[in-house]
Amino acid sequence: MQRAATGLATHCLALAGRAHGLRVTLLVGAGDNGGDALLAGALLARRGARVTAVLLAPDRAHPGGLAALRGAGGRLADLADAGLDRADLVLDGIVGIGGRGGLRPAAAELARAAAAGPGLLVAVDLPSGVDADTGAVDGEAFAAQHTVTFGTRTPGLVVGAGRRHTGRLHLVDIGLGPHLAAAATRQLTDADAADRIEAPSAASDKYTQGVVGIVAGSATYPGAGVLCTGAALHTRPGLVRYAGTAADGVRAAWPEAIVTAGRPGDAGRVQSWVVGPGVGTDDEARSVLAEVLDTDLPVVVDADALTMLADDPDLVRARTAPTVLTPHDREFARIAGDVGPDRLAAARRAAADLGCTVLLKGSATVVADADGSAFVNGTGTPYLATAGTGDVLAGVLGALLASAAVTGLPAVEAAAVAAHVHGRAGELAAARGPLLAGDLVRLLPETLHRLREAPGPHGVPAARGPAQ
Ligand SMILES: NC(=O)C1=CN([C@@H]2O[C@H](COP(=O)(O)OP(=O)(O)OC[C@H]3O[C@@H](n4cnc5c(N)ncnc54)[C@H](OP(=O)(O)O)[C@@H]3O)[C@@H](O)[C@H]2O)[C@@H](O)CC1
Ligand SMILES: Nc1ncnc2c1ncn2[C@@H]1O[C@H](COP(=O)(O)OP(=O)(O)O)[C@@H](O)[C@H]1O
Ligand SMILES: [K+]
Repeated sequence: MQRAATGLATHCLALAGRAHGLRVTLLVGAGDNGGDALLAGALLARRGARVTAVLLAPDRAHPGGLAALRGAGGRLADLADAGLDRADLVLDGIVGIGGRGGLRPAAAELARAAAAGPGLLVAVDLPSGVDADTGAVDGEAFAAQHTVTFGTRTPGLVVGAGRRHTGRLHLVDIGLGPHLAAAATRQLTDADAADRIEAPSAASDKYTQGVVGIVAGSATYPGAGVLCTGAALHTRPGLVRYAGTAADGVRAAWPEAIVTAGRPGDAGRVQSWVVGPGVGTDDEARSVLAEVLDTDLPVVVDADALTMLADDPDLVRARTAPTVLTPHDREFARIAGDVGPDRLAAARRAAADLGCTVLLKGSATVVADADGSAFVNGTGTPYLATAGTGDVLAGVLGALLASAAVTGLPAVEAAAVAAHVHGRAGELAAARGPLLAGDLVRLLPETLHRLREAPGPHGVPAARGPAQ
């Protein structure tokens, strides 16, 4: 705890810019989260801050933390005299990962008063009121501008409403080890993603890295075909085939692709299919979807294909090859009912029901497999909320699934890697302002290069160029 408190105090000092004369209010619950706040408050008081602690459960406040604060000259105050209207800094130690259910009334009132006051709002470990496992907020929660968290990123900090209450996230290493990696829900690092993207070797040819087939776009929406095919090409499997009614546009944009205006069966052999972006939902589109799902190959089902699937979900239940569904919230609602506040549970539920991998898109994308294993994506930018970026994601994922058919990477991991890469491409594209979906396509090779250069667990790049 001392390590956590020291890290917390150090971050507070950096955020506030000074300690001397700083007016700090600690909101303290009865658990260790309150203890962390008290210990950090004591450290700030020793540096000259004027620290006031408000105890929600005075009889049960962390004894060591209380003694430390008193010893450092901090004072206690009633709820009514919390000083939130004049604090420079508010530390939320009401409740951390031990919280259950919505904030209780007294705690909710403090959270509200803190938000109305002038102080910088810093949550200890997790904004109080946010469910650590799911990010769901039942009622009110502390609206942190910064969250200093210990050891690892709990899913609740990066997904659902929790993400909006977390503000900027600061990680303090307290030597817990990667406990997310051991839990059922994981988050990939750059090195994890790079490890899962096979580079071509001296023995490779264009067929041995996985060939992806794209069924996307139409006369009405040719752009979806162009973006999806471009994304697959730039993720660099050996070969990309295209079959569909946007053939002319795709051919003109990407001479590297092998294009047919016919049906999927006319395209030639592939190791994975992407079906859906911009294909429409007419009878022809339905029959093409059925043809693709009838293969024994991995399939990404996106966009219009999801809408059509809603009418006949047994089409995917019957499959034995990997199927990855990539809905946003409205598409999800069509196939599996409302997402609700617990996005991970919703994705897991749909995955188990349909026997698929579900990649639920959003500001924090989650990926769940039928067996309950899940990933929370940690990359991306709100600038990705622009038309066509989903088509790009589908193309990246199709390419990764085609190579997964060769390398044996599980579909759920391919989906998590695709979301990670897509988010990093978005961050790169948005570095200089708003992005267009086409920017992502162009920046995919640079994104992949950067991932491969990212430090791995031992400080060396995760992957060093093509294997020899
Ligand atoms: N784990 C580790 O390795 C490390 C953990 N560390 C720290 O410990 C924290 C976890 O501590 P914890 O387990 O003591 O639980 P915690 O979050 O303080 O909650 C318990 C208190 O909350 C209350 N409460 C519950 N629900 C509530 C609600 N809805 N609304 C209002 N109150 C509610 C509950 O009340 P009760 O139900 O008992 O009346 C009880 O008072 C963790 O987040 C991190 O800061 C670090 O120091 C480093 C290593
Ligand atoms: N606010 C946001 N922050 C981060 N990423 C977002 C946000 N909104 C959308 N995205 C991402 O942008 C993409 C949008 O996909 P989608 O809705 O299918 O768009 P389209 O159908 O126009 O291609 C998804 O990858 C999604 O996760
Ligand atoms: K907290």
